[in-house]
Amino acid sequence: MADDSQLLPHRNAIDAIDQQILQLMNQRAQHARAIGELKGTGVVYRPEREAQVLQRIKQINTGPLPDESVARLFREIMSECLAVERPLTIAYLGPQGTFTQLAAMKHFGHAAHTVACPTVDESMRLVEARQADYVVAPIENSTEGSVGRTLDLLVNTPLKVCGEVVLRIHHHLLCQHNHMNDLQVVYAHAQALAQCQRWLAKNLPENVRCVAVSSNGEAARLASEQSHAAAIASQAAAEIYQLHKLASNIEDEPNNTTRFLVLGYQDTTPSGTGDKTSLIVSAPNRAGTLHRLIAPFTQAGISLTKFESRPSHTGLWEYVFFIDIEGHHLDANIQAALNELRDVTGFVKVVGSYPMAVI
Ligand SMILES: C=C(O[C@@H]1C=C(C(=O)O)C=C[C@H]1O)C(=O)O
Repeated sequence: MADDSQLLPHRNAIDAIDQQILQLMNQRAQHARAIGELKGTGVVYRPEREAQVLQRIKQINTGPLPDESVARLFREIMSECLAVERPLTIAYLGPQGTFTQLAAMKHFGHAAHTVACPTVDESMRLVEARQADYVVAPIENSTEGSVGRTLDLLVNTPLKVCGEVVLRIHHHLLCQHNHMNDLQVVYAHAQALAQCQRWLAKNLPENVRCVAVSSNGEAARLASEQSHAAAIASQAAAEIYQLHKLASNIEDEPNNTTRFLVLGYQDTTPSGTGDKTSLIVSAPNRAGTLHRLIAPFTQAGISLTKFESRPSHTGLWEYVFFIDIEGHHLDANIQAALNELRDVTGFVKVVGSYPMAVI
């Protein structure tokens, strides 16, 4: 083992570097404060600029720290700098410990103030009523597909999508005890039950019931109150509700990932780092409709990253289509495609253009 005299020169160097990092971070915060003063009462959070900063950091990084690590560090530095301008309030599906809260922290950093809401509806309403700045809402999971309720809420909300978050989802079986004896019920969000169904079928004793609740955070909260209950939830929930991990990583698909949208009263300008646009389109139920919806994008060489239909809730067997495309709605080719689309369909809503997730 190295003796302390060998470590000392490196530790002295680290102390000197830390002092420089500290000074530089505070200088950075002073610039952010000056920018905040110039913005006045306007919007302080600029997702396109944040995407540019993170993308650039990854590009100029020479290591040995990995690109993902430096991006995470700068994510937190930006979060603190933004809080110097004005701290943000982010509404999310709670209670504490949900994957939606983790997604909010991943996107806005830990200086943002998160507000737990009982439902996704309530979290959107809070922002619509301007009681919070932004909402983070789950939109689709790689194993289980779309979150129908969030899609439905997008149809009528006046909010715009201004960002996306992609989060790797690991589910754990959590309980007050470190064994399954006396286990009667497993609580989880319906999406989590579906993402773990093969594991549950194979490993749960036969008499144990699975009960869907409003969120995984709520499942963990219930398991912390009921001695015969377990929950499927995150590592964060295990820590918050002080539960034992009976089994780790019980999701059926090894790449189980959820995509979340960030919404607020804000249009985002093109980032230059790769943008996406989310659209909602309705069309009459006639032969050739699908073809006519897609043709303007195909002709303009615009790639579709999502195409999903949902009942329109206005007539039986009528649908609305949720379409994500690559590019910004201000791009000339997308404007042309949207104009063409408006000629063939009754309803086209641009729910927002936003930078693709960088971290
Ligand atoms: C400093 C600014 O405000 C915020 C903070 C940023 C940062 O710390 O780099 C970037 C974008 C904004 O969300 C800015 O608009 O440039």
